[in-house]
Amino acid sequence: MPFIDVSLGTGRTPQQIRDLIHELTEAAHRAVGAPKANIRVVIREVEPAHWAAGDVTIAERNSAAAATTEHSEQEK
Ligand SMILES: O=C(O)/C=C/C=C(\O)C(=O)O
Repeated sequence: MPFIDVSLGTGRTPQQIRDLIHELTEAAHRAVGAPKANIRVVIREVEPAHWAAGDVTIAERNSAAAATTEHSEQEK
């Protein structure tokens, strides 16, 4: 019984989450031939402030990227 557990940052639409579940189910079915009814998918949405890499949260990384983009736009 394939069990697919995905964590991703919040902010996706319900349709994007639904599409992700569908695509993951299809991919597992194609790749390993498991019956679709046996393929479990769990999507966990994590607040960007609650997820970090190298002591930098996703929220901080996103803010820094936005500031860089804003700065670049102002220089044009
Ligand atoms: O870099 C990470 O560890 C996680 C990144 C998560 C995203 O980019 C996302 O949910 O879009």
